[in-house]
Amino acid sequence: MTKEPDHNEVHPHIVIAGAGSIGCFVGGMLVRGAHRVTFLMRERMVDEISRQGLTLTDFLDLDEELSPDLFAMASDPECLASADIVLVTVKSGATEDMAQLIRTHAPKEAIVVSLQNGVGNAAILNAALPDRDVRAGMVPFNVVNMGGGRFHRGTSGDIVIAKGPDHVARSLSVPDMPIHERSEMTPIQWGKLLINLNNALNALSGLTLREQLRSMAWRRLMSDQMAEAVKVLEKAEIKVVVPLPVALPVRFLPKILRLPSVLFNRVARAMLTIDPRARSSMWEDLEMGRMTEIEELQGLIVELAKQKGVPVPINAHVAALIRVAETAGSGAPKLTPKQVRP
Ligand SMILES: NC(=O)C1=CN([C@@H]2O[C@H](COP(=O)(O)OP(=O)(O)OC[C@H]3O[C@@H](n4cnc5c(N)ncnc54)[C@H](OP(=O)(O)O)[C@@H]3O)[C@@H](O)[C@H]2O)C=CC1
Ligand SMILES: CC(C)(CO)C(=O)C(=O)O
Repeated sequence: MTKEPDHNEVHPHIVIAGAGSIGCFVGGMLVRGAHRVTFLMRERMVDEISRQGLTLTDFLDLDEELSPDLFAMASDPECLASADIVLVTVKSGATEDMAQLIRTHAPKEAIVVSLQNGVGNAAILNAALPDRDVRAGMVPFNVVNMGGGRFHRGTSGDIVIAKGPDHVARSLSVPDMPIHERSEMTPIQWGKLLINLNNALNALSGLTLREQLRSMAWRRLMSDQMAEAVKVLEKAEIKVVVPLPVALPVRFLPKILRLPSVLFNRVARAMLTIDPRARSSMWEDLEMGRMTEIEELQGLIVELAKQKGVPVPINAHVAALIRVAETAGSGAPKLTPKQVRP
């Protein structure tokens, strides 16, 4: 099924390749900024948004309902044929398939930007799309699918994408969603991976991010898990840049998590906003009975740790618990920090 917009635009045609939480929010913000957007999405999403519209809310006062007349939706990848820019927003496990769809349907000149977590997606896209302009990107904020076509951004931060020949970031920047370019994306992606190690803890806890961060016991576990990973990355001589507005050496992150609550709250507030609805994308995966990105996060750290001979018991145990929860298919298991710690 295809739902076409009823207006002509001079803007580049942006296709959101695999619109779920991030794709619907980012694409919706681009529509709000008068961009020409097509959402390549599952039929169920086309139906939901055709009936209920697309509503974007955030931790400030954004509450905007976008009529489906303002954008196009398609479940047929043929919609990629007229793309100028493709924003890839599928989960990591679906990147290879999406790369093949882009290869088959999108023009060779289309710029392809990965807005995914993990450090390997741009490389997967690059391998399938040689000689094309493929760029890594990093979305720092959290988006939760609230149902009924509503997508909520619950944390702050600006998107960053790799620098390239065209001013993609500038042309995609819209009010309330600036996008920046950086020449070195890999260290930023590793920094985001360190932060994303909490996705699994948050999913296992069943708590909101705010509730989880307010608990000293969860923060200690987050800190210990992150410290293991920092050791591995140091041993592997991998450069890491912490994707926060304050320039912070990576070793400080586990220390900050261990601060007493009053101090931690003060430091955290200076770095980012987290509202009461924010939860990790891995929590959403467990709740919806989907496969998670655990192999691209803790799984990768455990692999690297094996190669470097660094023990990472917490990362390994957390990965195992997520695999159990995936197989059980009954949502977030709501474990305590004591139950998660090996
Ligand atoms: N959610 C968040 O807060 C954040 C997420 N990220 C990252 O962004 C990426 C996307 O995450 P998120 O938006 O949460 O994921 P979602 O699962 O919500 O969205 C991806 C969507 O793409 C759909 N899809 C997959 N393959 C196709 C296809 N061939 N054609 C059409 N639709 C397809 C999926 O459907 P189906 O499930 O049926 O396969 C799903 O609806 C991940 O790498 C994540 O880690 C980064 C920052 C924050
Ligand atoms: C923004 C953040 C870190 C929220 O946990 C995320 O990347 C995710 O949910 O995947």
